[in-house]
Amino acid sequence: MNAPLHARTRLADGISVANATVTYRNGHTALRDASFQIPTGTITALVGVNGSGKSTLFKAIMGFVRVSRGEITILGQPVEKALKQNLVAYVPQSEDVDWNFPVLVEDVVMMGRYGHMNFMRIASARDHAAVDKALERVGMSAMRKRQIGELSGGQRKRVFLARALAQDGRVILLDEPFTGVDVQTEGAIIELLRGLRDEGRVMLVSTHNLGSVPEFCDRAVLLNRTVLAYGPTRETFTRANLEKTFGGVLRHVVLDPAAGGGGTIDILSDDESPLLAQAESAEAQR
Ligand SMILES: Nc1ncnc2c1ncn2[C@@H]1O[C@H](COP(=O)(O)OP(=O)(O)OP(=O)(O)O)[C@@H](O)[C@H]1O
Repeated sequence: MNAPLHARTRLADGISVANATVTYRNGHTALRDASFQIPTGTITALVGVNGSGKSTLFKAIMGFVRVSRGEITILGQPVEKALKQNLVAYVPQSEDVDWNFPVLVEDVVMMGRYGHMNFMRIASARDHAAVDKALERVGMSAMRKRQIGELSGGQRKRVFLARALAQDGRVILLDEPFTGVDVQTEGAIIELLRGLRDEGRVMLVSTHNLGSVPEFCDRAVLLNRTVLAYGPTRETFTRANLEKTFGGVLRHVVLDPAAGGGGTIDILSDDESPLLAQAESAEAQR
């Protein structure tokens, strides 16, 4: 029988990436010498411009692409071993899913159990129970018999989150989970991630919603073909680091203090949810 989750993860590291380099077959090096560590029981944001290597990093952690140099370990184990043990669950970007594929919500969630089944893929009572629980946790039980193509953007995200929950992954990678979802769904997803953090899991979340990062991410990894900064969000998510990461792509708006009457508010924006930098500058002045 498996040990409780917290007992199994407590001693091992979360995700450790050491000098990882990924070069695609066409010779393009998407990641060079990338290094960072994430402990268990944390939510880490992965931010960077389009093409900075976020998806490549996810693929490397999932073993879909090999690192040509360096090393990645998951809960203290090499990627291949971690994958065999179903330690890593992945919530894909919506664009990476064929929504016309005729499959029911509950069948997508059951896919999370495949790694726990034998080669015949016959679901046990335990598999069914895990699917029921996962659907309930994301509030999608009532829609379990619906085709995935019939769902809204937010509902689709919930279904893939449920798949990750059914898998019971200790490490959960989320590729832009807030794109195309309303504020209420974003809040529900954040609440769910907080619950998973409290269970001792590790979450790495790629996002362009800079504004929500300080709200729910303990840590951040700033990427631009290598790791430019990583660590606690408070120390990492500074204007200087963000400007280095996003360069000209980052829009920097300073609201007129006279108009609001409440002092300067800086808005750093990578287009979606902007980061209000007022608190940071006030703190820096102390
Ligand atoms: N299979 C591939 N073969 C060759 N080059 C690739 C491949 N996949 C990605 N790349 C290139 O590697 C770089 C990083 O791509 P990646 O998809 O990791 O970026 P990203 O940060 O996830 O971008 P986005 O925010 O747009 O999702 C890009 O220049 C991309 O064109």
